[in-house]
Amino acid sequence: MSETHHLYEHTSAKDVQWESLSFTERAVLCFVFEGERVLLIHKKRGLGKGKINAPGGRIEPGETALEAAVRETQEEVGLIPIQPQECARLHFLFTDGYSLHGTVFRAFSYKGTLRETEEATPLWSPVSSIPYDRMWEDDKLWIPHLLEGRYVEGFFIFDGDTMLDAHVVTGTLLPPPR
Ligand SMILES: COc1nc(N)nc2c1ncn2[C@H]1C[C@H](O)[C@@H](COP(=O)(O)OP(=O)(O)OP(=O)(O)O)O1
Repeated sequence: MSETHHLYEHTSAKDVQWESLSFTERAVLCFVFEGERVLLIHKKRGLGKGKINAPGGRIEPGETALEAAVRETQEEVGLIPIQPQECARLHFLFTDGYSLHGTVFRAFSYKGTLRETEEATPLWSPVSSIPYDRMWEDDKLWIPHLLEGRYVEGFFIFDGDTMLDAHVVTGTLLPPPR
């Protein structure tokens, strides 16, 4: 175990200077809704392998977060979300010093055909029974706000898969889908 392994173990999420953090990676998540269902994936590789999450992944150089959300959703499950709308920002700090900034989008229509890929197995989950027990620990703290249509910001400290502390701030109601 490295000397820095427990760097942030006793730090509160409220005490981190998030605005001055130079994030190791920037990533996106995209929640596609169809009626009372939301599209999730069983992630087969990468960070969070084995967990249920929304489609998403790292932003590539020269790409906007919106472009990444559309590309990652198409690459992972074959669907192209139409007019995704930003609905959350997530900030993760891991005790080994790794940090991740996430921009979250929602979309209410899509093109394309759903398919399984090497990265993910897609599943439609009823909005009323999202499988939080199979997801990252932070998800149950902010996804309910997203489902209510509120912009949300989350600040989380993790040690591996274990969430040590969290701070969630809700914002304004987002305009309803057109
Ligand atoms: C720590 O808590 C997390 N919670 C949630 N909800 N989502 C998370 C968390 N940590 C990471 N993520 C998400 C953010 C990104 O969408 C992915 C990262 O995936 P990965 O590093 O595998 O990125 P890809 O671009 O998909 O990588 P490859 O295509 O090279 O496999 O996880």
